[in-house]
Amino acid sequence: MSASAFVPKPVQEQVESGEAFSARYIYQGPDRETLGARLPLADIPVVDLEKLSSANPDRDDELKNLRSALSSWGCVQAVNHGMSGSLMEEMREATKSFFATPKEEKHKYARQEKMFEGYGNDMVLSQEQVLDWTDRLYLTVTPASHRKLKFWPRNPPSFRGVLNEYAEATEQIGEVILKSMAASLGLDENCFLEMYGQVPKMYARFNYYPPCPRPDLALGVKPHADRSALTILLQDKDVEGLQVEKDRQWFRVPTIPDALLVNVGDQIEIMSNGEFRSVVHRVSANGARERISVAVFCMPDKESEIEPAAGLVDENRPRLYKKVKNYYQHYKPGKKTIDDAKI
Ligand SMILES: O=C(O)CCC(=O)C(=O)O
Ligand SMILES: [Fe+2]
Repeated sequence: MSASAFVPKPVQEQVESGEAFSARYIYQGPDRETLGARLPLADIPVVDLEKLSSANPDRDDELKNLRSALSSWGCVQAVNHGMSGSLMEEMREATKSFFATPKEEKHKYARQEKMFEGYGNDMVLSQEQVLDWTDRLYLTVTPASHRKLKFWPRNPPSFRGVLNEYAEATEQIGEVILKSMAASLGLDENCFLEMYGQVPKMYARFNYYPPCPRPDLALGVKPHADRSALTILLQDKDVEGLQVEKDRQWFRVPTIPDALLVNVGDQIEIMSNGEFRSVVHRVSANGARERISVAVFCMPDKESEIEPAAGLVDENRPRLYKKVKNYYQHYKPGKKTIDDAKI
């Protein structure tokens, strides 16, 4: 049987047509006991990106703050990042409006089987796979020449223009963070950017989580670490859902309306020789309210070789990761991809 036979309707359509909750969404992982639990709030440090600019007198202190946040949590709440609050709000609104269009409209952008780009569910690879309570739109946003516009919504009419602006602002933020990460580790600030290569890419994933009848049994997204170098996440302004793991405990990530959450992905873990670890995270399902988020995955050129920076390897700090290439394709369901890259 082909995988398409296993692909269910988008969860939004299941909710709209009043379908019974399917056992295919019942999460079986070892952390399932914590699904309905009230979790502590993560005190993820806020990093002021303006203070990270080279001319700023507070730069050294803010670099220390960045390093300590990334070493402990694997993510930071970035503020003063240069993206206007109104653009952030427009991107949230355009995302909500797209998912609010009729299903016939959304299906115009449907993902083709085994392709990741377009509108649809989680990649369904087997009948046994436990499904995420989410629908998604996945798009390549940079370089502009790699965009597949047939998947870019025409409705709402503002969507394409807002995303274009959002992508430009996010690209600049990614560059500031990459330089600052390298500088915070005592490396040349261009060290990670140079490894990125000639044609770095950004993918945007628009996540939609409708209310779920069994938030005690299902997850919006199962625990995972992103295979990106960095992920820049725009959270829903009102509805929490993202949770991060630290020291084998789960925490709720607070929503700060003007902040962008920057996550360490596997490829920075490799480049930083494990100084920064990719953050394991999941999304809870919500019994009452819908939630959206926009994740932008920042990715090195697929031809670039990614490896621990030479400045972070010596006799006291052995090299912990192999050289990898086109790492994003290394997806293995149910496994932490980074384990394959460890020496
Ligand atoms: O919805 C969120 O807050 C996070 C989504 C996520 O982890 C992802 O798209 O990789
Ligand atoms: Fe993620």
